[in-house]
Amino acid sequence: MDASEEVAPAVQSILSAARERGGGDERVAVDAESLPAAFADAEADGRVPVIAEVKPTSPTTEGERTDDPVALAEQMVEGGAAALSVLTEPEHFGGSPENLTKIREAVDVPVLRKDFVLREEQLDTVEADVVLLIARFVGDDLADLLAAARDRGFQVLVEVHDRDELTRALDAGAAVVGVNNRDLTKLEVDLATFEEVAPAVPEDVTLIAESGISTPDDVVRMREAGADGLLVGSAIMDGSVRENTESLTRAGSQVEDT
Ligand SMILES: O=C(O)c1ccccc1NCC(=O)[C@H](O)[C@H](O)COP(=O)(O)O
Repeated sequence: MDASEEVAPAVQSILSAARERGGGDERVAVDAESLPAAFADAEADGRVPVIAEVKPTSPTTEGERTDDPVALAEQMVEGGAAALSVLTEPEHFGGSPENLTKIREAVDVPVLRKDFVLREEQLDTVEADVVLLIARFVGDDLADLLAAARDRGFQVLVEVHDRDELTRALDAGAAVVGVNNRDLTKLEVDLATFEEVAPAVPEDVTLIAESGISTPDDVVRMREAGADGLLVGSAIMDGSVRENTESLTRAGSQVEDT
């Protein structure tokens, strides 16, 4: 699928860079930590299942966070994150596969590789517990890439933005679906996106709300709309990572406690 003409210039640039990137020299074989089990553990512990994202920068972020990514990841886990997402995209997000490897060695929660994978060999860049496939960008290759990722042992988060993409994800066999509240045509965020798509997601699919979740109220809103888990980057990376994570993983508990 050539989506380059339909998306924001920053995303066109991200896709051009992704097309140029190669893959690993050898096929990876992953022994993955279960994401649904990590969500269940968080719930049992009274925490909202949050995937906290190590996101040094992005096209919509001012500046770059240059702290040690492993230290940031450990603070996220201390703050109650059920899982982590680690940017491996270098040109626009300041990430790297090396960051992911070091973080995965240091923590005991599942780690999602956040990147713009377009071709099978790019799955072999680095081991992770979960890999992201963006329905819009992989187009008709979604089912083949999903199978190729599972053959390597990855769990797969299939990202969608509307009900048509959700249908394609489900037809391809997605078991974990993320609804991205960020519209990649304009880079605008609207939490109503999740509320529109979520009712069409079957019960047995693990459903994740992605992007634009900033406050405990946003967490409660996404949970009420059906999110099993939340993927949060910017709001956690801005300031004290441990405190920010804690305030989101504890969202709603004050209401329940009273
Ligand atoms: O975050 C961006 O600026 C961005 C720009 C262009 C394409 C993708 C982008 N983000 C990818 C993501 O999926 C987010 O990092 C993730 O959902 C967390 O979002 P947020 O909590 O809003 O940082």
